[in-house]
Amino acid sequence: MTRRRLSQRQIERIKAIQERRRAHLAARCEQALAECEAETLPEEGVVLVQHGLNLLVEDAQGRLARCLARQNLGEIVCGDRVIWQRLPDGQGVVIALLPRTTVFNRLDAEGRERPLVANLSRLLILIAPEPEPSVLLIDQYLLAAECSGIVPILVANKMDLLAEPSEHAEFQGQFAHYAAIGYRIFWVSARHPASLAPLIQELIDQTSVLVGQSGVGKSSLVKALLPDREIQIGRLSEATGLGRHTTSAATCYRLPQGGWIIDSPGVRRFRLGHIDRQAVEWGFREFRDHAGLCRFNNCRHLEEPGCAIRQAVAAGRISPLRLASFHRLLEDCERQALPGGT
Ligand SMILES: Nc1nc2c(ncn2[C@@H]2O[C@H](COP(=O)(O)OP(=O)(O)OP(=O)(O)O)[C@@H](O)[C@H]2O)c(=O)[nH]1
Ligand SMILES: [Zn+2]
Repeated sequence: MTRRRLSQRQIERIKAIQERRRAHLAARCEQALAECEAETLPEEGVVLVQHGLNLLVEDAQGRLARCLARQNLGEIVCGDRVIWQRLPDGQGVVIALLPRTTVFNRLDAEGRERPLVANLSRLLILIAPEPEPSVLLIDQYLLAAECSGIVPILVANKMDLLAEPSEHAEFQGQFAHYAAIGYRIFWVSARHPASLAPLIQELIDQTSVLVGQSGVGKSSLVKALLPDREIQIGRLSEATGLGRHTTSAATCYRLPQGGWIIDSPGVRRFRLGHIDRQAVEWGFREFRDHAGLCRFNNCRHLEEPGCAIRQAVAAGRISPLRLASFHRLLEDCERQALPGGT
């Protein structure tokens, strides 16, 4: 994705406008709270939609309320658990942000990390026989999940395209090294709902997002997993007053079997942000047992003598494809760390 870079002056101007708007809304929140404090009790809720400073919060009974957030709570995003207080007009004010179990960040126009979605527990990495899977992209998503404490799951969609058992076996064989290091893989077809049953079981009570290359079937799978998505969108758009804009913001949808799917174009385009070298090494889970055994403690696992990772590759315990991805991702992260890197 190419990102249009804003000039420093444009960024300053946008920030000043945002700051004025935030201060104005915060003042309104405080005034509204002062007027209602005695009448309502604070309650817990989940942020289903975040659109700028407007939040749509669902309470424990499934009722929706448009909320603004008190100042100094930091950025509140889709998936956040919050404490909020209902105002007499039915709208609400978020007064506290509950601790996040996980957070996915995005890079803003200035290259700084900002939260994108919170409290995810599953990252569904979609692949398909078509378009041809990118092992590097899969490894990048796995790394992002490992570094964020989110359980990654590979979902191979469009399996109906492989008519012959031999084609199935060949395709599945390409991903055997992921299963060997403990990653779960589901073989599904968004066109055949019965094939989704084991995946649906896995998603119960979890908060999941779907990511993957263009054309792997993310939209199709979201629709198949959420048969009432249109109804949910209608309900949320009505509550936010934002019409269909709701779907461009990160949105939390309820799975019929329990649990949530968070989806939006921004979430689907999610890519790994800034991470350091140690995180890259730690994020390749099968390297963990070996990396400390290299002769040099700053070993890059390239040409160095006494490299335990390369020995493990030679012995068939680590996939050479994974080592190749490791080197590419390490290069990327070192380039980002340079002044002027993006
Ligand atoms: N045969 C088959 N085709 C599928 C399946 N799932 C999706 N497709 C088709 O694959 C194409 C891409 O599907 P989308 O759901 O739009 O894929 P996407 O990942 O959302 O694509 P982007 O919006 O570009 O990111 C469409 O023509 C779908 O009909 C499947 O399980 N089997
Ligand atoms: Zn080494």
